[in-house]
Amino acid sequence: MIPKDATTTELTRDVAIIGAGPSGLTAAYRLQQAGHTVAVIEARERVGGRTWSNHIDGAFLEIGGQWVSPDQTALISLISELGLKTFSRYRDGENLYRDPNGTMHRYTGDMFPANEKTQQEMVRLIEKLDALAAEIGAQQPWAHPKARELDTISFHHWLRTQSDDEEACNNIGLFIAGGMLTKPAHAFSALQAVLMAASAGSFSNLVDEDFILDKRVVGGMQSVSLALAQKVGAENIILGHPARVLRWQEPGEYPVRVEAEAFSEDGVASPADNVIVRAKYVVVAVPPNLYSRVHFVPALDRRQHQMHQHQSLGLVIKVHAVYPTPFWRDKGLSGTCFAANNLVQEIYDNTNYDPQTDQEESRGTLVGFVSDEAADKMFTISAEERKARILDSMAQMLGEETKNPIVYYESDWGAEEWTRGAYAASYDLGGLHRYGADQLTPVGPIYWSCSDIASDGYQHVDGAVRMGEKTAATLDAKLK
Ligand SMILES: Cc1cc2nc3c(=O)[nH]c(=O)nc-3n(C[C@H](O)[C@H](O)[C@H](O)COP(=O)(O)OP(=O)(O)OC[C@H]3O[C@@H](n4cnc5c(N)ncnc54)[C@H](O)[C@@H]3O)c2cc1C
Repeated sequence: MIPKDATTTELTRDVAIIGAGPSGLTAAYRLQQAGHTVAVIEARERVGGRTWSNHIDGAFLEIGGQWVSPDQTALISLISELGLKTFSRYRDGENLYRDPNGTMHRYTGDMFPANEKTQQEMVRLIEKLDALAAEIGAQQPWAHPKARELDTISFHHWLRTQSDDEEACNNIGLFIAGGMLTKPAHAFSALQAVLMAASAGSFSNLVDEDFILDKRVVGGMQSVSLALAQKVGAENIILGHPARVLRWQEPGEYPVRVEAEAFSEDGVASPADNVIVRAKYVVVAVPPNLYSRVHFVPALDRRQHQMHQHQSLGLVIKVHAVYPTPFWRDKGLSGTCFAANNLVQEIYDNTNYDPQTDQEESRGTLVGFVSDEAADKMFTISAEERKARILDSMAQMLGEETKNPIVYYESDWGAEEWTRGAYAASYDLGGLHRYGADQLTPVGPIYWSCSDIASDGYQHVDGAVRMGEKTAATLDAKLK
């Protein structure tokens, strides 16, 4: 127990919310709109969680989540409600595909220019996955009659039961493995892949980068959380205070007592500034891999303890490289590159829209991704060597100029104590059908809310918003 001394602040609210990411802040805002009082407790000294924009060496970078797709209607409505604007990703010109032999191909449209047989196989696999996503859906994939069968085979092996074309399997695998769950395709099940596809509307939507990476928020995705925080009010948001203890069976009208420690991100504890929030309900709006960082009193039950150990975040390095101009456009290239066998498997033009001048920045920005096992290897070498290897890999696709950015930065969410990976959590092999039905079950006054347990918008900011709204609606009904 965190000792209560003379200066510890004690707040009493209808709902305590742990985590000031998009999910926790959406829940807080909707609850307030419904007339309830809230306090949001956040470990970091900023809001936004896995969405975070910052200026690095003079360049504006979206270090975390950024893209919005047309199916993400909860997020799109919220953006407009908050008075924020979006802009389209640059997509003129030809894309590049590097085949397994290292040969570069220019192409347009959403089908990689592989040989005819591989293309046919890819189309067949996409149709198969679209059909499964439509049949199983994102709401209760664990309840489908095929759930166990699909959840006990890895996506890697499932693809190879469907096709003997290795290039087609690797290309299709990329969209879910490196591209979304950021785990090797042997580490998660075919059912988890189907959930990923269904949550985005279809597998075809994931394959179509013009759909899934459609728009960005002017000023960065973190603006959504910053705007929500402004609505909720600074007096109701406690930054730099990890929730350490959650008591949920206290006597009286307020069964919840959250004890939050004043503990800065650089490791300085200020015990005199500890905060205690007493509440009727609590929303735990942090990814499931962090639930066990909180000491629950009394302890959660066996099922919860087991379930949380089967959900883990993937790992990806989001690489930002800024150049004096978007030089690739002069070559008629969009900046979009795919190479399933490369260190950097995906690259996109990530040039910013400047809200001050209301036009695109003159500097060009590329963003690339190094996923799962390749990311593991990169973190065993020095920062200089890693940068050289990553830029080499990008230059293999976009040319020598790529090797000389004026700003270079790697988003490393695996090293962030209050996230521990990217982009979001997924179950290990067999976990989704075994535990999925219980992932949203409240425990007494404790409710769970984050993108990692969303159905529509799963793994995305949209899912975080949907979960925040759903949890707020449930608690509003209970509080009335
Ligand atoms: C590199 C990267 C790229 C991404 N790209 C996209 C994209 O392009 N589009 C998209 O839609 N999504 C993207 N995502 C995913 C998206 O950012 C997340 O799905 C979303 O931010 C999840 O929101 P959340 O509120 O559920 O959780 P989070 O954003 O993780 O917020 C949880 C909050 O809880 C806090 N917290 C944790 N433990 C405690 C504790 N004990 N006490 C108090 N506070 C605590 C954390 O500090 C954090 O602020 C990306 C993510 C990353 C990392």
